[in-house]
Amino acid sequence: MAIAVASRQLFIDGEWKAPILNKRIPIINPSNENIIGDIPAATKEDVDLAVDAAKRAISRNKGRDWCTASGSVRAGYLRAIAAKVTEKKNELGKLESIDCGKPLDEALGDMGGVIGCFEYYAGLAEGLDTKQKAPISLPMNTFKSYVLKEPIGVVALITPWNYPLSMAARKIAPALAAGCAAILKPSELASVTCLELGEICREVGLPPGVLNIVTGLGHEAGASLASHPDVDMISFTGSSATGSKIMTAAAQLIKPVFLELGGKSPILVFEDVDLDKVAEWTIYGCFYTNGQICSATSRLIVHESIAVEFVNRLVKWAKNIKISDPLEEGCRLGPIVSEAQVCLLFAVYHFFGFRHNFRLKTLFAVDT
Ligand SMILES: NC(=O)C1=CN([C@@H]2O[C@H](COP(=O)(O)OP(=O)(O)OC[C@H]3O[C@@H](n4cnc5c(N)ncnc54)[C@H](O)[C@@H]3O)[C@@H](O)[C@H]2O)C=CC1
Ligand SMILES: NCCCC(=O)O
Repeated sequence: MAIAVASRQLFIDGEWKAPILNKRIPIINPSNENIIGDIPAATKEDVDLAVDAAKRAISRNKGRDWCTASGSVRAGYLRAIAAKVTEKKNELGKLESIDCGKPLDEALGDMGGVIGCFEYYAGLAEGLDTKQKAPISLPMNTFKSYVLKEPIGVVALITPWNYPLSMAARKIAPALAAGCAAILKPSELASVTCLELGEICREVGLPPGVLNIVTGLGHEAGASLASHPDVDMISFTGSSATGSKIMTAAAQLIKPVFLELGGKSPILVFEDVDLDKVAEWTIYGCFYTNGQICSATSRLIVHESIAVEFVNRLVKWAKNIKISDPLEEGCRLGPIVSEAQVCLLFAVYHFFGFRHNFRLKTLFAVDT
């Protein structure tokens, strides 16, 4: 049965708002390249509205409605969001699968993580109340000192396509728990479940402007958000090149920035290991999330005495991986997220293959 993708607008100030320039971006299912809907493409004008809404959310009722409300009030919203995600888990998992190509059971696993994340930070928000104004003893009686935990303010959260709702949750939940207001800019390659989170926030009655979701292109929506003077902090996960641009934008106003970028993670294989066990773990590290994860096993350093046999076992394991539509039962490897990313992978392979005389041991099906 076809999965319905709702047509959404930008989520700003607690409401769905069409992008001012009315631009939209097609949603492409990477497993068959069908267009399955579209998402709004925010520009600077929409980002300005979203930041303004976040600022108002923080100052409304002198902050008492959100940033200086007790942690347990904010926790109540986080727990309500977790409950709604639980209710919609299967639907969200399927949407994630057709949007970014992740095997369905991995996508459902991610939804479990999203629920756990909102619950976890709800607990921390509740814990904040008792820790507030903890006294610090000083050697002099003339001064008093205590710890006051304050939200930083308006935060920009820019996320990638490999863990769409999960990465968003890992940024949104702590920000909201602390009393910040946030603007989320998900990847244009996988925004569907993040927009559904907007609907969830509306359903649970999250105060307007506390979370705003502006979908759109990186160089338009993302760059406007990163350079916005009223954004107090930026949290970004994605490529090192974009991370560098974001850090540069943040540096202009000396604002804090959190970056989670690319990785090149090795597995070291010693000569005395159980080869099949290590082959299995290597394959898992390499192909989980369709191989598109910063912590993927992207380098293998093997003791020379077992190298040939180990590579043979890896090839055997790799050939057993079920490659299919991510919604098919037992799928272990779905499609690469986009055509541009496929081209990038082939370019990298050819470059290194040529330079280091690599040979391809097995090739997965690529529809050309
Ligand atoms: N560490 C991680 O979890 C991830 C790392 N990556 C790495 O990044 C590579 C490229 O993936 P992309 O999707 O192209 O990553 P990207 O860095 O271009 O995109 C990530 C996010 O940044 C936004 N963005 C792009 N340009 C921007 C700008 N100038 N200012 C503000 N925001 C901007 C995008 O719209 C998206 O929301 C991958 O091959 C991989 O190596 C990608 C995804 C996740
Ligand atoms: N930066 C993506 C990390 C994903 C994960 O380890 O769950």
